[in-house]
Amino acid sequence: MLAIDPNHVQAKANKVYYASLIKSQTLSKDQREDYLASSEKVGSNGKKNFRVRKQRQKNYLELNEICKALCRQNRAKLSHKHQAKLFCRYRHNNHPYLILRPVKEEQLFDEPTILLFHDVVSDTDIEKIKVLATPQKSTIVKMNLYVIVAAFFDSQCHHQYWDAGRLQSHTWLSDRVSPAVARLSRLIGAVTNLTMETAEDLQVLNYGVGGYYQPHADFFQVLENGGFTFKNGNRIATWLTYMSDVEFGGATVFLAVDGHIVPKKRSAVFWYNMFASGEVDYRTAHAACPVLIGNKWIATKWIHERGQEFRRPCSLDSML
Ligand SMILES: O=C(O)CCC(=O)C(=O)O
Ligand SMILES: [Fe+2]
Repeated sequence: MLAIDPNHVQAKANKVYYASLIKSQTLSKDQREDYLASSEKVGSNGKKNFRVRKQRQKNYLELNEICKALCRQNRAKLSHKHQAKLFCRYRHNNHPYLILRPVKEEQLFDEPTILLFHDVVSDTDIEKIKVLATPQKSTIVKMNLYVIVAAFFDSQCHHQYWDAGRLQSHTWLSDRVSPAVARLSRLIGAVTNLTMETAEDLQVLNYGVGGYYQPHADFFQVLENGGFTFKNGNRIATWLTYMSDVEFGGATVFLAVDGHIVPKKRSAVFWYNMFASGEVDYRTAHAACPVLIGNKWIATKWIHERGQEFRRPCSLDSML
């Protein structure tokens, strides 16, 4: 790409990233530890005093190994002691939309908190959303993802994927296309207490047999020397709705917490990608395991920072 367009912002960022990957892979084990420690990322606001403790970005080979092992197991491994700290509850947030029909919330993990909400969307709406997503020209992707992501968004920002591969088809749906899509957005707003005004359109993904999504984090990273100009700030949180069960395979795995979430139709996973300090949270690294039998449908809403100032106040505690 740089040969064609030497000033391409995304391609320049990719080059820096790949050079660092190559460098870290040609070092001896000790050298690599030192190198990775010294290249620890600065906070998303670019200030060194926001450096987060103990956040070492694992390299792509390490992540891939963890991912494969997690995909082979069929459930999350949590000690009884750890499990005892996690609770289920009904959530209504005193929101008129939820008071008469609170949502069932199950805490799957802490540090980072990952929540599973049950029965958040009706079968009728799921079918409507699938129909809307099907006839559109969808893209089958198995290539450098951030080039594609950059085309969708703002090419100034650096969406750093540790490995940039995925295989599925996807479509974007705005609230205006159907009440079913708008209903889901409204529910997400009510349950998370976050504004949907600055969120992205709903992304509908369909994985066939063999469809997967390699380890990545959903947030965008700041270019060391470039501006971060994503209009509505970074992806503060992710809401992932399962629109199908999967006969075998297709789990969502969280690499830092040994998380293995089996897709369950009508339920949704939610987590924050960023700390309240504005620092990105590498512990949210996740992947979609290959679908082995069946078909997997998800609908994702990426929620952005702008507009959340009074809903999720920021904090100087970098780990909050
Ligand atoms: O399909 C999944 O379980 C995960 C999808 C995902 O990580 C994404 O769309 O960013
Ligand atoms: Fe993701």
